[in-house]
Amino acid sequence: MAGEIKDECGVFGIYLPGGEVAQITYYGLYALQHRGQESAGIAVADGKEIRLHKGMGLVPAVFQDKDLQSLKGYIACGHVRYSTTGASSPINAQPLVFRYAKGMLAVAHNGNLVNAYELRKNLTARGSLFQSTIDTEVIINLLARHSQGGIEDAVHKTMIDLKGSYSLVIMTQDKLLGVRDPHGIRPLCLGRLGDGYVIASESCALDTVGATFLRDVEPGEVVVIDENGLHSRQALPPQKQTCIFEYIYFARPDSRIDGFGVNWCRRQMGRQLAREAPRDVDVVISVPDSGTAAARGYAEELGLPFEEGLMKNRYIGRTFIQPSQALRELAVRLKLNPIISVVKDKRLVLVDDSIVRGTTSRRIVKMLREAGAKEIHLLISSPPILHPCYYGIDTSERSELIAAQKSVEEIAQYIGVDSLHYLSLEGLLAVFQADVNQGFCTACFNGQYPVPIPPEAGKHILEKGGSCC
Ligand SMILES: O=P(O)(O)OC[C@H]1O[C@H](OP(=O)(O)OP(=O)(O)O)[C@H](O)[C@@H]1O
Ligand SMILES: NC(=O)CC[C@H](N)C(=O)O
Ligand SMILES: [Mg+2]
Repeated sequence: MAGEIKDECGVFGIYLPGGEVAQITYYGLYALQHRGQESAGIAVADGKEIRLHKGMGLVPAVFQDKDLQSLKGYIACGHVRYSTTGASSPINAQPLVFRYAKGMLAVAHNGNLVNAYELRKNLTARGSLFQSTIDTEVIINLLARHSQGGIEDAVHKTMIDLKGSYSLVIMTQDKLLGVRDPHGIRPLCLGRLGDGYVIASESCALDTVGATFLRDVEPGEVVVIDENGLHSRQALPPQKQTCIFEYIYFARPDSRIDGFGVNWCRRQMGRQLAREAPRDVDVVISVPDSGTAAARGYAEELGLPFEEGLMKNRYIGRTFIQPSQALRELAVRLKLNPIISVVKDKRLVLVDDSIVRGTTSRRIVKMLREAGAKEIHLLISSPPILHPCYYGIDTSERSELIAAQKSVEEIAQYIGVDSLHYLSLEGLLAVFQADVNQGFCTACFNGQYPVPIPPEAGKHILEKGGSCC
C-alpha cells in the first residue's frame, strides 16, 4: 500500500518422494506471500530433469491447476520475489534454472549481495554470460564454475566468494540444499513432512503445509537432503547478526525465528514502549496489521483498553503502486478506514511498527482527526530509521528517510500528532536480552553494517553496470 517499506523475498524447498511437491510448494509460497508480491516461481526435479513455471504477480495469479500438474517430480524449489537488485521484470523472476556441466541447477534467493557488481564483472571477464540483472545469477554462475567436486563443494566455495545476505534453496535433479549466510541475516528453517523435509524462509510456511518444525538453519550452515536423508555442514564459521527488522515488520507474527516467536517479540516491544512513554489516554489503537501486536503489548502494560480503531481492507496487499498523490490518498482510504465510534472524542495512542517517509502515518492521522479524535499520541515500536539497508530490505535512500532529515519534534509536527515516541535501540534489544551488535543487525538504526558496503551497491547497479560487465 502507501507504506514505503518494501517486503522481502520468500524461499521454499521440499524433498518428498511420492508427494505432490508442486501443490505443496504452491501452498508454502502462498504462506510466504507477505515477503514478496512481484513474481513467483516453482521449479520441480524428478531425478533427471528440472521443470519450471514462473511469472509476474501473486502466487494464485501465476499458477493455475494445469501449471502445477505439469510440474512432476519429488523435489521442488519455490520463490516469491520483491526485487532488491535488478528490476521487477519477468527475466528476473526466480527460481533461476540453468543447465551446466553436471546437469541442472535451480536457485531461489532471499537476501542481497553487496559484491554482486564486482563478482559479475570478474565472471564476465572470464567469459560468463548473463541474461538477467539480478544478483542471484552471480550465485548460480559461481556454483557452476566451482562444480568439479560436486554440488556441496561448489556451495562451500561459492559461499567464500559471496558478501551480503543470502538464504538460499538450491536444487539439482536429485538433491535439495538449504544455505544461510554466515551472519544469518535472513531467516531459514527446516521441517519434517512425512518421510521428507521442507526448507522455508519462515516457520509459518511449515505450519501451512503440515510440516513439523525441526530447527532453524544455522548461520553459515549448509543442509543437504537426498536419497540418503539429511546431513549438514557448518561451511563457514557463524557470526550471527540476524536482521532485527524481521521481528519488527517483515515476518508473519505466527513465525518463530531463531527461537523467538515474532508475535511475542512485537508484544514485548509494545510493553517496552509503554515503559518508555506511558500516555494518559482513553484507548490504544494500532495501524493494522504489523502494528497490532505492539499495540496490544502497550495496552496490556498500562492496563488501557485496546480497540480496533482502523479497519483494514484485507484484499489490499502490503505494497501498492502509487501513480499520483491524489491516488495515494485514495489508496490509504481504500486500505484503512477509521471506526468513528472508537475514535470520536477520544484521546488515542496510535501504535505502528515503523516510520520510513512518514507518509502513511501522516495520512492516517489526518483521517483520525477528521473522524473526531481529540488527541493522537503516536508510538513507534522501532527506533528511527536513519540508514538504508543493503541486505535485502528496499528501504529508501537516506535522503528519503524522514528521521535522517528531521528531528523527532519536527516529525511529530509534520505528521500532525500531539506527541511522538520511537522505541529506543536499547529498549528494542532488551526484548531479546541482547547488546548492540550481538546477534542482530541493527544497521538501519545505527549505521553499523555487519558486512561492509562497497561504493557500488544499489538496486540497479547491474543494469547500470551492463555496459562494463
Ligand atoms: O512511513 P512510511 O513511508 O509511510 O512507511 C511506513 C509504513 O510502511 C509499512 O506498512 P505497509 O503499509 O507497507 O505494510 P503493512 O500493511 O503490512 O503494515 C509500515 O508498517 C508502516 O506502516
Ligand atoms: N528481497 C530479496 O530477497 C530479493 C532477492 C534478490 N536480491 C532479488 O532481487 O531478487
Ligand atoms: Mg504498516
